[in-house]
Amino acid sequence: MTQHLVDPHAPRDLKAFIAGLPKAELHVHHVGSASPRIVSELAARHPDSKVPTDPEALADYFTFTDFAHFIDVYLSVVDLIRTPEDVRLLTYEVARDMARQQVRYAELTITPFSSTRRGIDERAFMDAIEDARKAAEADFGTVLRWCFDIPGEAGLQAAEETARLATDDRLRPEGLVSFGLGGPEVGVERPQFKPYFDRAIAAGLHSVPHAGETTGPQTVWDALTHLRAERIGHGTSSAQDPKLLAHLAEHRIPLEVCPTSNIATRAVRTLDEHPIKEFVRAGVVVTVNSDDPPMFGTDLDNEYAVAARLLDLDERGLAELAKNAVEASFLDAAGKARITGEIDTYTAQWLSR
Ligand SMILES: O=C(O)c1cccc(C(=O)CC[C@H]2O[C@@H](n3cnc4c(=O)[nH]cnc43)[C@H](O)[C@@H]2O)c1
Ligand SMILES: [Zn+2]
Repeated sequence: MTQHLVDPHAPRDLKAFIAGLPKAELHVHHVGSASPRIVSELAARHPDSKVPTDPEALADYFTFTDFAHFIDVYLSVVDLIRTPEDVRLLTYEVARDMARQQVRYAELTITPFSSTRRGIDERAFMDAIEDARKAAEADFGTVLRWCFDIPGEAGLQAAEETARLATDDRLRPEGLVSFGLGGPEVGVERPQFKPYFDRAIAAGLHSVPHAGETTGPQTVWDALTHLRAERIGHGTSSAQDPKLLAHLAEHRIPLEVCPTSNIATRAVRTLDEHPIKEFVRAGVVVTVNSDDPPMFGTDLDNEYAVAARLLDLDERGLAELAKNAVEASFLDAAGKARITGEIDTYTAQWLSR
């Protein structure tokens, strides 16, 4: 069965507005951003892979029965990235795809453990992402920053390795701004990762774990209490706990909401049941993100269109949503002011047409 997740309801004019709107993306995975074009190029380099290259077959391959199935497929794409040149190609080409959607700034979640354990030299890995980051900024104008995440299910050895790669001054890449925790949540308790987050925070990194994507609100509380989360990846189940919503709103802890992802992994049944509206109603800062866009048959523009429908937003509302992401980002003040200014100018020009 082929996935058709692109929102067919968005009015054409609003779609055009979104397409030109300068945007920031705060929750998007490195390997999960490999488009069919990039997957084909990598698969041609490594023809023994089981990942299909034909776009139709790839759409079927990217149809998931549940979250565990999604992770299995995700790891098969990870297996396509075997050399520093693969890492560079993926990173640079992902930035090209972002620039096409007017993404001015993105915090890309990278799992260095998955690459180093597959034999990529750690120094060469860091050089590859940094080289791609600089080239992408020069060639496309898209500013990239990194979040290094622990693949939680891989255990504390993965946590130790990720913390080491993120905090060792000889290795730590210039673009690294934050530290995360990804993968399945069931049976992967957040508190056990406290020492690794403590080290990352002491080294100046921001804390942005996934929480409440596939488990209940207690996981979000744990991420706040033990991992000192400054933003929450997904946080979907927060809607089940009014005290948690009030806490997130009062402390201005933004949620990185990824609506289509939640449907694709079956964390939420339908878009109309997505709790994004409850978050906004409770005063929580909401940002909209694409997570693993080609795998979920979406892109950031489509996530904005979905949000516009679910939250009943017009152009001004969409501009506010885009500014939420800029404000919640770890960009410096001058960078934030630049993109916010661009959003305001673009919106004013659009509305005075
Ligand atoms: O790389 C390994 O060898 C390995 C061994 C055991 C477990 C894992 C993982 O669980 C990797 C998970 C992988 O998934 C990424 N990801 C992408 N999208 C999401 C999401 O929506 N929620 C949680 N994780 C996600 C994550 O960044 C990890 O890289 C790996
Ligand atoms: Zn994610």
